[in-house]
Amino acid sequence: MLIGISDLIYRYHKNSQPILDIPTWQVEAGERVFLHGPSGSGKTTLLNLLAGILVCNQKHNPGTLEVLGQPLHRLRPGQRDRWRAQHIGVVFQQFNLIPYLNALQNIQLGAHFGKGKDTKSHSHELLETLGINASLAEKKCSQLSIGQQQRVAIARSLINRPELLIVDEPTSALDAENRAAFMQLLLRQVEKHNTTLLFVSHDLSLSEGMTRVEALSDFNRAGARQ
Ligand SMILES: Nc1ncnc2c1ncn2[C@@H]1O[C@H](COP(=O)(O)OP(=O)(O)OP(=O)(O)O)[C@@H](O)[C@H]1O
Repeated sequence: MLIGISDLIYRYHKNSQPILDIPTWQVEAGERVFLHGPSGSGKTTLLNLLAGILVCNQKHNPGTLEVLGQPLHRLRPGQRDRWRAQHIGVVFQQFNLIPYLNALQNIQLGAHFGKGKDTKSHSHELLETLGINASLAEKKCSQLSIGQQQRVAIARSLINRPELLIVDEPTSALDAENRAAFMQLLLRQVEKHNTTLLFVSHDLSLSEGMTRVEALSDFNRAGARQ
């Protein structure tokens, strides 16, 4: 099992209503899961917990959340950041690229925190596969188009060959044609490396090619109360 959740309750403040109340949820290795739900239903919160960006304080937010068998709350913050860099790739809604660094430098920065294996040739290869040629790779990211920045963000998320790739709706700024091209590139990469994918969006038209399509409210009891 790649992701295992049981009896997870998450609230941002100790006296507030839970955003997530998940009795059980699992993802097996190799699945490509498309998770949808309305704005504000807790999708990003769940992704941040799975990436160890948010953690469950066991006193107020009990339950178990394991990725690759590792309960993330048991790691100290620095250990968690290293663990994430080695096992999980994340593409954020806003990409989070460093604007004054070029594509290659952004990717190398991601590689620095990871497993550190033959990253230079792998960076070039990934960028090439994702349609970023050598001259584009040397431009500052702030000078790239949104579609190009998105491809750099995918390359960065894959540089450490993560077992799990988490993608948080990064297509909203794109037109339909570019959205479809982005999805094709993404799926080709995860299939090639047999990466488990968790893709979150409200746009169900992006779910083609996924192995499981699920609404957060199907397994989140807090969603039923909202
Ligand atoms: N840091 C925070 N502190 C307190 N409440 C928060 C925080 N971040 C999010 N929330 C609240 O948690 C709920 C779920 O937010 P979340 O961002 O997880 O939803 P979402 O489904 O990803 O929405 P969207 O599709 O609009 O991105 C919302 O009601 C939001 O206001």
